Amino acid sequence: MHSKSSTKMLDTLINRVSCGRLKAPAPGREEMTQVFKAALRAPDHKHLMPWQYIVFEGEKALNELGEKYRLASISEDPNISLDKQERALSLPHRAPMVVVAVAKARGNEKVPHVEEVLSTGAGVQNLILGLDSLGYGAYWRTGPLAFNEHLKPLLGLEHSDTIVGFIYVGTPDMELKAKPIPEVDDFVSWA
Ligand SMILES: Cc1cc2nc3c(=O)[nH]c(=O)nc-3n(C[C@H](O)[C@H](O)[C@H](O)COP(=O)(O)O)c2cc1C
Repeated sequence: MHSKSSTKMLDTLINRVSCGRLKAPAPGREEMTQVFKAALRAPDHKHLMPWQYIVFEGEKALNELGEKYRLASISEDPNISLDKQERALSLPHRAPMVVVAVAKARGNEKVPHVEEVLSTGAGVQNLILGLDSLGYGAYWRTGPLAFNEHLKPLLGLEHSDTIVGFIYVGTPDMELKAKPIPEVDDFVSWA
């Protein structure tokens, strides 16, 4: 049994594509509140709510994030070139908004951290799909900075936390084309 709205939702799920070119405007506070509500409904073992989302929006905040990237990169490699420092500063400016998605380590003895990471990943997907449904684009990135231990304290995080992604958010600045869907039978078997 299915309704029209559930079919529409399935279309959103199937046709979502990442958007690598993003421009202003970013979603407003009200819209972000709505999509964060979707993110906070991720499946969550033992109700640990292991999620933290840190939003950087606008020039000043994106500059601050770039400076954190630069400092973390220097700590990782004190001989880093000026070019690479410049690149670190510029990275966040690929979109008008960057959301750092973090899986907190709650230390529950029955829930391994990988499950907190999975839950946050599910939250990120809800966030991205929510943005898509409102007409915004997003791009989920990690790269070396997600695994740079020096960045975590600069973001107020613990070393036991995991940066699940830097989610670039904005208005699509390119035509978004649905991508080919893999053959279901190549990935699914029925016992
Ligand atoms: C955990 C995770 C990390 C990712 N990190 C990067 C990244 O650093 N750079 C990148 O180009 N794509 C990265 N991707 C892939 C893109 O977000 C995107 O899924 C991919 O380009 C395919 O595009 P599509 O989502 O439209 O199929 C990452 C995806 C995931 C799930």
